[in-house]
Amino acid sequence: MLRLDDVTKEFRIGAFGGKSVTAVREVSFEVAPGEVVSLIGESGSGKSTIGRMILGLNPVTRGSITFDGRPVRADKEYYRHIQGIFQDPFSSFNPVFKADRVYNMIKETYYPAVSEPEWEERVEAALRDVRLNPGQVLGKYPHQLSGGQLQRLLIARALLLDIKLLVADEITSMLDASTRIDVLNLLAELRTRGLGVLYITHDLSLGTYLAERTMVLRRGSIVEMGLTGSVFGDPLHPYTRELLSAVPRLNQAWDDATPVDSCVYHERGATGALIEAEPGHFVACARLDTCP
Ligand SMILES: Nc1ncnc2c1ncn2[C@@H]1O[C@H](COP(=O)(O)OP(=O)(O)OP(=O)(O)O)[C@@H](O)[C@H]1O
Repeated sequence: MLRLDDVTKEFRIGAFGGKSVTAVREVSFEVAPGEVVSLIGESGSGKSTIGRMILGLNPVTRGSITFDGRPVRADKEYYRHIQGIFQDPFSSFNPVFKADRVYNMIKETYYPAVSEPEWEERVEAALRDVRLNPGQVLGKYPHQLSGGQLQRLLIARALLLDIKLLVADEITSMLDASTRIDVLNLLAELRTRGLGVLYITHDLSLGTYLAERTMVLRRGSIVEMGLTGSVFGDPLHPYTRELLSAVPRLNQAWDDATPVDSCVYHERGATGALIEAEPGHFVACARLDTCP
């Protein structure tokens, strides 16, 4: 199980690193085995930073991230269980290596004792699991494959490891509509095998399609979190409502559009912390910026 406790990330910026920007603020959540949780928020809200910290690509400034009770560590054993897939599948492949090379590297690193014939069988089985025909993809360079095929190759790569959690960061945003649904259905299928998925997206409709639970991120803080049906069916935070009303006004950014004048949770004394407004449905004060 993945667990984040009060995770904050500050980046040093400016010519001499003298200033800092807080990309993620006191974020806490869990992803259980076999659960798909979506993390939704506009551009710059901190989604990818959360994904990168889980993957050990950015250190946490404060708070803790653990997987099965052990802290994140950027080592071989950690990546055997936790893998990330990102928006641009081309960037995950070395353009001068054929697709097979990706799988050979896994064998060299994790399964040196497995015989070549057995490894070939495993690779072919993983490719069939993601509905790829091995003969059509192995032996090809990345530029000879489509974005959807490359994303599937990456999912198959994860399957060859003993993967327990997948951080999927905008993985379908470069795919056409029908390939997108295929990849989402594939993730839904993998979930039934016990794979946990953190599904990061700015696209609300994709978040609802897969996830049992949804978290809404605004300026680095989770403002609402709960069962997807509750968050989308009965949004409590004005920012979530604004996202769901979803007719972007061309001259208005989301933040400007969010009405934060009144908040029942503010009146009840909630500050930055999420409060459980109804069972399993958490919401932050909508006047977070002015809360004491
Ligand atoms: N390495 C970095 N150095 C300084 N600031 C950073 C760095 N990485 C991210 N940030 C800042 O942290 C904030 C959150 O960025 P992040 O990429 O996590 O947002 P996001 O929600 O994933 O956005 P998008 O959907 O556009 O990818 C932004 O203000 C960004 O500029």
